Amino acid sequence: MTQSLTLRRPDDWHLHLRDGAMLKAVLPESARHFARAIIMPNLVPPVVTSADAAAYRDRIMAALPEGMAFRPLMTLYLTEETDPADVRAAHASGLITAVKLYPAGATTNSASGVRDFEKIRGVLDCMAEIGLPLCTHGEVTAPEVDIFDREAVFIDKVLDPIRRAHPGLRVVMEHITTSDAVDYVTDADENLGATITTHHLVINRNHLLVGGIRPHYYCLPVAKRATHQRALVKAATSGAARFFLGTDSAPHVDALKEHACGCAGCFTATNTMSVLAEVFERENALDRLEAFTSLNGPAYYFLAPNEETITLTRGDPVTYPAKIEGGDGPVTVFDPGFPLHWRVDA
Ligand SMILES: NC(=O)N[C@@H](CC(=O)O)C(=O)O
Ligand SMILES: [Zn+2]
Ligand SMILES: [Zn+2]
Repeated sequence: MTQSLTLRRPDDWHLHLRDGAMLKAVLPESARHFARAIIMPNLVPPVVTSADAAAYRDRIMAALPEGMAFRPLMTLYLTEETDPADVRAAHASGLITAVKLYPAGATTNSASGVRDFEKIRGVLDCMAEIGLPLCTHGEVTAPEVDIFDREAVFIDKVLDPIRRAHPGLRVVMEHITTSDAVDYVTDADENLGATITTHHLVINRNHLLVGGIRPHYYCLPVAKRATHQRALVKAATSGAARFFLGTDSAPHVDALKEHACGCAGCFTATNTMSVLAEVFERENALDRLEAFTSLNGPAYYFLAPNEETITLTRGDPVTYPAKIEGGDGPVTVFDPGFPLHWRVDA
């Protein structure tokens, strides 16, 4: 059995770093293992303009501890008022790597997102022309659509029409949770990619709801039934080029998770690489872990993979803190529910 595994340094293609004290607390958890990350713009207020993105990038770099290397790949939060000229300039200067689409009301801090998709056609035309990817939170918000169906309906009713109306538009379906999404990406051309989170490979809706509600497993899109989880594990461990890691590590303080109306998000930055190694080992796919964490993402974004490497070593169960201090209170680290044997060497 393999006891040691060396990979190109991984990147995280979907990450929430927040701001202020929380940013300071969670940034080292990602920078310890990841070289780069696509930084989600759903702050309060959101990162809407290129000026917002430049200022946020500077705050991230200022929060990075001495001696740690990390490159934030910035995104703009798409609104109905987004100016195509600002997007074009932010892309041309290298400031942004993607634009993020939140349907209004779909998830945490999405109130400024898009209600009328007609209003973003000009920006999408511009993005198709310049090859700038659109990252999507792929859920419809219509109240009559069941929460477990919101991703599949989004594909049919929103995403597929957008892709047909804007041929050549590069789209990343973020944090996919269904076999419908796996199939849609698999059947599409190379302009469509998808990120898969660590936690959606590990939990299904039973983990969330059986034997008591587990608020730390509540995220959006919500975990689906086990057959969908299997499809995600199959896609991630297949090595297929258009599936790559986006942890969606999304810290909320415990007081807001363990609440009558708890926030959505799983905080996985701390132990993601150990959890993924365990998942890939169980699938006899350790030889494809590097593709998922370190090669497929850069290839989709037309970036070179990292030159540096990390090494994981198999041994006695790994210990990691159950919580980290988030500044305004503790943040619970994702508990995969099984022992982890792969340690990332310092
Ligand atoms: N995934 C989540 O459940 N939460 C994310 C928002 C998002 O990525 O949809 C957050 O910002 O907390
Ligand atoms: Zn989302
Ligand atoms: Zn997210």
